[in-house]
Amino acid sequence: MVTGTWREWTLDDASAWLSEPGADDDKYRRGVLGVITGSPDYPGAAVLGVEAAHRTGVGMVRFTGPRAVRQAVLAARPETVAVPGRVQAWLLGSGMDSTNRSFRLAGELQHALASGLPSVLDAGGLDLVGSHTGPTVITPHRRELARLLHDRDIPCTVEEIDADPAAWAERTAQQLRVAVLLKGAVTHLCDPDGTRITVTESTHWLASAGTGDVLGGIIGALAATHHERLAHDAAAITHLAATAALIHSEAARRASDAWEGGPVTALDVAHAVPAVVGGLLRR
Ligand SMILES: NC(=O)C1=CN([C@@H]2O[C@H](COP(=O)(O)OP(=O)(O)OC[C@H]3O[C@@H](n4cnc5c(N)ncnc54)[C@H](O)[C@@H]3O)[C@@H](O)[C@H]2O)[C@@H](O)CC1
Ligand SMILES: Nc1ncnc2c1ncn2[C@@H]1O[C@H](COP(=O)(O)OP(=O)(O)O)[C@@H](O)[C@H]1O
Repeated sequence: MVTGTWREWTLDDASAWLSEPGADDDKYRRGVLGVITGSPDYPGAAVLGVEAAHRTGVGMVRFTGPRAVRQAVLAARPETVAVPGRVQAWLLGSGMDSTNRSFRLAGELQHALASGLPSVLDAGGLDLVGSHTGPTVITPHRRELARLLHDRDIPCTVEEIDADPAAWAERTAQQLRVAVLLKGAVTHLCDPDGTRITVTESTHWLASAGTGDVLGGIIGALAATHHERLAHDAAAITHLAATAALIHSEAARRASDAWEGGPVTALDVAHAVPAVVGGLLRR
């Protein structure tokens, strides 16, 4: 397959998409991220995404989920609001199993996707692409993308994606009419409008459980804080997702540097996010 030209997202690019809150801001004006993630099997995914969203800077995070997951999220981040209410962007699917979805959860996810608000669809929410109505980015890794395409009658194997991730990301964006962030050592982002961006990850220590859940939280926070822009410029979701991927990569670099280049955990990456955002704002 032949693809167009891809360009590497830079720190200056990312910096241009970030801004500090102003004197007129309050928590609602800055943006509220609604989060439907995690499950009794994977509560950690919800904790990690919520942690990362708070660390990226957002007006409020609303988390409504099963009681046990909610308790874990609130224990880690008591700032989180656990009652339903108005939101300006959604993070959906991390830590969920699409083959084991209750009637109630299916309804909540469909309601979120029908809202016309910006959405990040991850992991166990990927199968819902197509029912989105707002600016949406899907965030599969290679196995998830192969499964998604197979389920849409597009024959594809993990090996084929490994051989040409750029082409498969682009084909997915065109055929599913959605912005795509395909995770890997090089992350590929593209959309049906022809935007093509790479983020070369700073460290291979990122290949560990939960770092993708952290990335979802960072994208969600940027989508929420940019909800006004996204309301009239849906294509901005791709640039915001690229900015999030770069923040995530830089946070992993910082976290590893703190241990002399040693291993990082997903939570370490989330904890390093504020310093990265601060550095980008000072550029
Ligand atoms: N702390 C947490 O709660 C975490 C939750 N996670 C969630 O876990 C769910 C599954 O995500 P995955 O990324 O694992 O999904 P994958 O599609 O990569 O894998 C699905 C299953 O296939 C098996 N598998 C695939 N490749 C394998 C290999 N090379 N060796 C051994 N087993 C292999 C594993 O049993 C795995 O559970 C998602 O909902 C995700 O969000 C993960 O993000 C990891 C952290
Ligand atoms: N070999 C690698 N080198 C660098 N970064 C990687 C590598 N493999 C995966 N990553 C990055 O790590 C993260 C893993 O996300 P994901 O696979 O969703 O993990 P999880 O589901 O456990 O949260 C992504 O940001 C991806 O780009």
